[in-house]
This record gives sequence, C-alpha cells and structure tokens, in this order.
Amino acid sequence: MKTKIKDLPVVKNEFYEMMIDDLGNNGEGIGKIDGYTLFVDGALPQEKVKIKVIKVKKNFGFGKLIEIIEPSEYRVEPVCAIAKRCGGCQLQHLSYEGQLKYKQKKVQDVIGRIGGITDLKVNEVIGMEKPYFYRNKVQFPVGSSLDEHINIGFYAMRSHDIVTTDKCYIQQPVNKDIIDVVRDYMIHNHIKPYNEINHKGIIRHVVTRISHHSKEIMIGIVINSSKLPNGEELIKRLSEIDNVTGIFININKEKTNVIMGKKIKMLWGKPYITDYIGNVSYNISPLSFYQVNPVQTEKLYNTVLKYAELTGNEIVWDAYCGIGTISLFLASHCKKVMGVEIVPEAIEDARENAKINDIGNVEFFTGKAEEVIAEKYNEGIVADIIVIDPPRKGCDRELLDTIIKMQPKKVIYVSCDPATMARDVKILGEEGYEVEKIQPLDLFPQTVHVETVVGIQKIESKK
Ligand SMILES: C[S@@+](CC[C@H](N)C(=O)[O-])C[C@H]1O[C@@H](n2cnc3c(N)ncnc32)[C@H](O)[C@@H]1O
Repeated sequence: MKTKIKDLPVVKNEFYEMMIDDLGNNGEGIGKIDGYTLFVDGALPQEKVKIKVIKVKKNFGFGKLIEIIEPSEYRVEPVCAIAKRCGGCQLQHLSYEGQLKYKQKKVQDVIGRIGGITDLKVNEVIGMEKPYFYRNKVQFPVGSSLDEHINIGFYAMRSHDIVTTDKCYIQQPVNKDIIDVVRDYMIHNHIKPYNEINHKGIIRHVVTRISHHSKEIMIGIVINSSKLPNGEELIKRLSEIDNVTGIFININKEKTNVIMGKKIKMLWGKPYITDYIGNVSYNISPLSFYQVNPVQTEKLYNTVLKYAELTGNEIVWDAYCGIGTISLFLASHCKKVMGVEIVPEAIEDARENAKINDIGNVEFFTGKAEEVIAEKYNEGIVADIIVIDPPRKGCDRELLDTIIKMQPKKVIYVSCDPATMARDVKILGEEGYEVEKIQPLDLFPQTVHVETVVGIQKIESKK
C-alpha cells in the first residue's frame, strides 16, 4: 500500500534555499528545512544553497543542487574534468584539508553514536603529502554504449553506466596505455564486452596491480568464457608495455557483481608482483588482498606497531592477515605471530613471504578467523595481543567472543569501515576492554572512505 505523504515542509519540483550542515556517508550534503532532512549531492557543510526538491519520502527527501549562494571555505574546483559524473571520487570538490576534517568527524561521530564512547577525542587524520595517483590496483568495468562503442572506465555514481576517462587522478597513468591496448584488441577481433543484462559478451573487467617499489605490473582480463579469442595478439601487445611482468585471465561466468571468479590462468610472465612495506618484501598474487595505497600502508602498519607496544616476548594473533603483511611487519618485534586468513592463495603468499624475508617466528593458517582462533584457543593457544583487520562488514561475533574468553592484554582493531568497527568495539567495551586511542589514516584520498586503527586494552581490574 502506498503511504500518503502529507504536511511536509517541502513540495516536489519546487525550489528552496537552505543551509547544509553535514556530509553523509556518500559525500552528499545534508541539511534541514523546517526539521525535514534533505540530501543534496555536491553541496558542502556551511554552504547556503538553492536546491530543487526531486524526491520526497516520509522522513527525508533529495534535492538537486541548483546554485551555491554562499560557498564553504573548503570548496575547491575538482582537478578531474569528470569528477561529478564518475563514482570513483566523491570529494574532489572539498579541499584536502576539508577532507581530512570530514573523515576525523565521521570517525568521531560513529564512535560516539554506535560505539557509545563520548569522552575520547579521535586523533587528527594522518593524510598524504600528495593525495593523488596513489592507487596500486584498479578494476575497470568493460561495457558498450548504444552505438556499440567499447567503454572501459569507472561506474558513474550510483549506476552501472561506464564513464571513460583519459586521465584518472587517483590511479597510475600507465593504466591508460593498458586500456587502449585492450580496446584496440577487442575492436580488431570483434570481441564483445560483457552485457550484465543478457549475460552475453566476453570481457567483463580489466584488472591491474602495480608495485609501488619495483614498478612491476600485473594485468588481468576477467572473462565470461573459458578462453580469450586470439589471446596471443593481446599478450604480445600488453607485454610490450614497460614493466608488465605478468598477464592472466580470470574466468567468471557467474551472474554476479563480484568482479573476480575463483579461477586464474596465467597467460604470460610471473604469477605475482613484488612490493616492499618498510623493510619487508611481499609477493602478491592476483586473488590476494593487498592495501591499495602503499605510501599510507606503511604509516598504517607503523601505527599498529606503535599501539601494540611490543617488548619482544609477546605471542600475537593477526586475524584476517591477507598475505601476512601485518604479521611479517610485527614479527621482528615479538616472540611469535600467528596469522589466519580465509583465502588459500593469500596464505600461500604469506608462507612464501615469510621465506623470502627469512622470518621464522610466524605461522599461518587457512580458514575463517572466527573458527581457527576458537579452535586454537580450545587447544590452549592464547595470545597476548590480537590484531584484527576484517573486511567492511567487521568481525564475526564468534571471534569477539573468543577474544573475550582469551583475555589478551591488547586488541588492535584496523578498520576500513568505522561503523562496523564502532559496533564491535562496543561489544568489547561491555566485556572488560577500553579504547585507549583512535587513529584515522587517509588511505583513500578524494573518496569518502577512511581507515582507522584503534588501540584497545584490557581494563586492569578485570585481569
Ligand atoms: C581488510 S583485508 C586485511 C588484510 C591484511 N591485514 C592487510 O593489511 O593486507 C581483510 C582480509 O580478511 C579476509 N577475510 C574475510 N573474511 C574472513 C574470515 N572470516 N576469516 C579470515 N579472513 C577473512 C579477506 O580475504 C582479506 O584478505
């Protein structure tokens, strides 16, 4: 049954002037007209704007930005010509100083609202000196426009329309050469892009990963087929691009939004790239997680190291360890690190990475962190410190329950979603742990995302 909306202070298709007070989770401006909340894409806090109301719901509505009457002191002209259309960056119209303030406030708000912690000031966000061209990994969707032109680029904001660009300001310039080669190859060989509506066509995504230090490039072509037609031509041309060291296909025949399937076939070159963080060298294979901003990752891991306050005697769990990056970064400062990760290929990388760095005091387990750490606890294995770095959905409750039983003296929570981190921190807070310090870091400049390291310690009286 349709709800009848009456007595709202705004009317659809009418124009209004309003003040913007805040930024939402997707970087949209938020303000109120007579207590009624409106979301306005492109507007910034402290701006007076003219809007057209385009959608009304019972408790909130949406406005289209028509005019900025009084701009924010943090408003800047986006460096990228397609910043407004492309969904890759949401905050290019906000100065970098403004972005860092927004991210600090975002973490402070959720830690209070969801985490229930109102008496601790979140540290200032650690930002980048040069907040552009930082990404080491990109996954370009491939599609076609109505005139059958092949589009390889980024999804537009809140849609699956592909926006193409000659220059993206947050990723590596060489990606343009790679995309041009793939597009040429497709045209020349009459290869159709994948169509997600009728599930026809072959090429779904072009994926690249580039090492910050060695500059090695690995290219992946995600296909809705078992074979790449006339693949030799593509391999030849891609392998001629400077620093390309590996090319693979990833077979993904599922009707899904998940980009990569489980099957990788190397077509040419090495099955991994090598990068460094601090003094540790890492081999990274195509299906393994690796942080996308190498410059900031080193600061992130140094923050984890600082918050762990290791003396050399500790046993450490690194839960959700990926290719063992944090485990190996901490290993020389403690007695032993155990890492656990769900992706088997990442654990193979982690074990290989321990070998190439000659690090002997680490042990890696494949499986779900919540299951493996609980099993080991039942066998009598306890840690002094647990580092948790879960995906966006946060920690499984079973893992938190094991931590509470195990009683490590510190938990270091690394998070890419402050809301789920705050939810999990609240659970630990109710069971004898307290948050000591919260350090956000900007791993994703120009976007709304923020990484956070939280230092949590066992309350002495509960020892
Ligand atoms: C945010 S990444 C962190 C990886 C690593 N700590 C790093 O800094 O590179 C989260 C990792 O958790 C893994 N993962 C997801 N669910 C998991 C689970 N239930 N148990 C163990 N690992 C999981 C993912 O495959 C991914 O490698």
